[in-house]
Amino acid sequence: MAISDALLSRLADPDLLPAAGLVDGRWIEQVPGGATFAVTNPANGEEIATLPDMGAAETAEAIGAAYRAQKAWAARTAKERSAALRKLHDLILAHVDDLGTILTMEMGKPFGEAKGEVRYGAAYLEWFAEEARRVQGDVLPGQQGDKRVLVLKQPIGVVGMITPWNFPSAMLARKMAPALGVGCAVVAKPAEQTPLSAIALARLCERAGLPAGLFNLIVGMDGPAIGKAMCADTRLRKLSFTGSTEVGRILMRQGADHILKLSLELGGNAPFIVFDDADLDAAAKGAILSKYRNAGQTCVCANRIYVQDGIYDAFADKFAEAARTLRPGDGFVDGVDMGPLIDADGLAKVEDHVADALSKGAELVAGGSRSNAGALFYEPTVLRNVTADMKLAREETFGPVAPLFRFETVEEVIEQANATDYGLAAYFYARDLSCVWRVAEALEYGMIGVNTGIISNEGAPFGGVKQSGLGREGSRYGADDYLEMKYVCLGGV
Ligand SMILES: NC(=O)c1ccc[n+]([C@@H]2O[C@H](COP(=O)([O-])OP(=O)(O)OC[C@H]3O[C@@H](n4cnc5c(N)ncnc54)[C@H](O)[C@@H]3O)[C@@H](O)[C@H]2O)c1
Ligand SMILES: O=C[C@H](O)CS(=O)(=O)O
Repeated sequence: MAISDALLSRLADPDLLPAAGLVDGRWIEQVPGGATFAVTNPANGEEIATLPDMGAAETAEAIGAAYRAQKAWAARTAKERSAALRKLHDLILAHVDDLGTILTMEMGKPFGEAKGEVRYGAAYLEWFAEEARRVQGDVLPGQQGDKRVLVLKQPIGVVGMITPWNFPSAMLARKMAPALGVGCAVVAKPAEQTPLSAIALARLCERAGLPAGLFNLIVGMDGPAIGKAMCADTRLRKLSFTGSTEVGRILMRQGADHILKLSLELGGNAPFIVFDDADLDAAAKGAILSKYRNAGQTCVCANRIYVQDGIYDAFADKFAEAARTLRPGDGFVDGVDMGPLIDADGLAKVEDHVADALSKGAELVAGGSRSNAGALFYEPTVLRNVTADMKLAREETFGPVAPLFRFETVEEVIEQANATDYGLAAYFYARDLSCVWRVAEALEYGMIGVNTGIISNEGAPFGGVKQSGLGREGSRYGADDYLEMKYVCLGGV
């Protein structure tokens, strides 16, 4: 197994990146039969790593290791667990350049954005290093004179984690922080396209002194087989998944036999609404940030932009002018604003959505074709005069395409914005206080950005409603997903 010289030569600390998974404190560089899989740089198609193709057998072994390690970890004081998370946080920040380099090489996002993702993930370690020390139970009055009611909060046990390729560092950090903080053990499986960021985090867990078996990492191509092994193993008490709604549905079905507890962070289809009284410059800037961050490959990015009639043309001109200035290219090149799409399937979906919209009457205002920056690059694209019958109104485009819908009344746009099975994030720009309250209350989403296009932070409860998921990550609410509540009835008092 190997990491390419092209990648290792860019690292100040090559030891950060073994070509291996981690089970019970042992780095697994080879699996029986020798199966391997390749990791490629989406910016240029170059192979940057060859890794062992771990599967169901290694997953079962990792669950066993986690099961053995978890009880002792839960018996540590919250202060001790907090100190370990703080150490991991500090190590991540000390290696932010190498972790950002690894992320850009395996996922393609611009280096500055990659370092921002690493810091964002570290912020969850810091938050739950503090939160871990504030997990408390309760003592309630008994309903009979000789009874006392005690409520205990205890860690749920072994937690499986399956994460996506679009934020390969932060999505894992956002899960492992509360889980480890409250006393759980972890078996993590990153996306096959982007396993290297997770390997580096596993290495830093080792350096932070986490006990062997507490954090285990399964790298492999066969997500379905690994997921089935997790769902079938009753030693695993919780599965935390971030990815598509389609896979989240599969995992729910697979976990049903054991009533497996789930946290699901799934797909989105965010409406971004601009009302007549909005600050036009701020709205255009917020929409650009929300739409084109990570080349539009973000679960909370604006997928549908609704602009009220009175300012539609002015907004469309301002937004398109800003979109045209964005530069697709290799994430290590200064001045590049957008990386590539992750793979050919992602590019094909973007092209399909644009072609479908144009065939149904949409007007191209900017972009609309592949970029000459490379095989998987697509220009920042703006479409106007789009309608609800187009695919990009119903499906998550997951690419740098901004469809501008026109609307007249508040009631009309709320109905259109809610006309989706998704319910993750929504945004709107308005200044009238009554409008802000009524629209925020009427939108059926787990997260609402008002006069801002960026809402994600460690102190807020991140998550969706409808088919965008279950549970929350971050904030003081995020610890609950990894805790069980136990009621103790004390009699004979
Ligand atoms: N809500 C959020 O916080 C959030 C964050 C990032 C991405 N997403 C969503 O994820 C999707 C894009 O990411 P993706 O393409 O990696 O999603 P995906 O669902 O294809 O894959 C996500 C993970 O699941 C694994 N997987 C695939 N099939 C599986 C199966 N049958 N059983 C178990 N695991 C399986 C993959 O290997 C990967 O690790 C988009 O829909 C996006 O909106 C949501
Ligand atoms: O893709 C969805 C992630 O949750 C991105 S972020 O949390 O908004 O940065």
